[in-house]
Amino acid sequence: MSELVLVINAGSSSIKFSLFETGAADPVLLFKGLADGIYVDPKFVAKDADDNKLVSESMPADMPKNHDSALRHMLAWLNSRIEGRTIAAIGHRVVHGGLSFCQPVRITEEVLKGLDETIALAPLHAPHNIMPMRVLAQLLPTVPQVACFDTAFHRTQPEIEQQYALPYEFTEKHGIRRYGFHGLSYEFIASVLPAIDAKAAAGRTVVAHLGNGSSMAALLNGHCQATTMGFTALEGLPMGTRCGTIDPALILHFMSHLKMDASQIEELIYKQSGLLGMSGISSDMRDLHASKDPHAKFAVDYFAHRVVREAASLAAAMQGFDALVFTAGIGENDDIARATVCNELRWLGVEIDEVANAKRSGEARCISLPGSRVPVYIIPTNEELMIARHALKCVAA
Ligand SMILES: Nc1ncnc2c1ncn2[C@@H]1O[C@H](COP(=O)(O)OP(=O)(O)O)[C@@H](O)[C@H]1O
Ligand SMILES: CC(=O)OP(=O)(O)O
Ligand SMILES: [Mg+2]
Repeated sequence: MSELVLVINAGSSSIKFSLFETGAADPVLLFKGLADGIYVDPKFVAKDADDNKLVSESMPADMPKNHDSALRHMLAWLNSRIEGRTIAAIGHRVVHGGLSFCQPVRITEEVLKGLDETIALAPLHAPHNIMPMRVLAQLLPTVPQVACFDTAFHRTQPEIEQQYALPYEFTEKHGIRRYGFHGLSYEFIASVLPAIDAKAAAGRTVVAHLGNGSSMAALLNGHCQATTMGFTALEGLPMGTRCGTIDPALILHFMSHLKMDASQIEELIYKQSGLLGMSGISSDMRDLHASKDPHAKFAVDYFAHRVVREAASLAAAMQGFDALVFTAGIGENDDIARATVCNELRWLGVEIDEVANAKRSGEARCISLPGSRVPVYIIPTNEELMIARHALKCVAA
């Protein structure tokens, strides 16, 4: 009987799970699902591999609205589907590996302690990433767990991209570096790109991972050459609720003139800014497109404009680009944002096909005109499959 790999991707606003079957060359998906709206209106959805909905329900109203409850609800459902098969490994997406974790690692008590130390580096993500490991260690104590890091893929960046212009001892002694994030997503895109566009895969590709958290990366022959996120997952693009890059002296101004303390500033820049803060309406692109409020349109245009600025900057880091890839929630689904970005990148040789762009499909596809100097692709990311591959490899080793 085949074995199973469970993947947990606990993000800032949702917990996604995927259950894979082992045996074939690559793990094969059986079920996937998510708990989202965790703090607002928690819902649980589970689907089979063909995207047929098996469950779609609001979680019980008397359940606390938090990640812990969402996870237990998910496990109870999975338990009813496992049918006596063994889970060979559980793989977790972990946002920040700091300096200590540069590749996937088997989770032990010692590793958990090391991970606790990364909470300061990723306060919005790390606690949600670590919590399921402890819950699962209690519920399924014999199943090996593996942590896979969003930062690991970016370690190949040249040193000139990894440092800040601070005194060297900050880099050397205190680990103050541009770590970069969404590495599992970029690693997955790099793994499928050769079959989609071999020239771009062997050349220079700008990948825009635009979701609730958004970043972009420059891939040179499949390796990260530069990326927009830095020491934390706050740098770079504005996001659902994060401000992205701001003048660092603003933080001093908030402290000395607006008398804000560290926790108020953290709340402001991680949770009240970005699309939500600028629009005053929502962190979700779908709500902004549905709104007639001019602040909603401004927030969408601002987001797209920053994507354009970063695309040109990443292209400069590689002396040009041979392809542009959109991925993640906004990148895969938001034709309006994609069209705005592509139209602002015309001068760099990007010519979007409006019809192909507007078509809804879950498949990887080209959305540029045949004559576009820079081909543009939508490639659905699959961080979960990347984690399942790593988890199996790590357990086998
Ligand atoms: N159909 C859609 N149209 C436009 N935007 C969408 C659509 N579906 C999802 N999104 C956007 O994608 C975001 C979620 O992206 P995702 O990559 O799933 O986020 P997370 O960072 O939580 O993994 C939503 O907040 C929303 O802005
Ligand atoms: C790193 C990051 O921003 O993650 P997410 O997209 O899950 O918010
Ligand atoms: Mg994400």
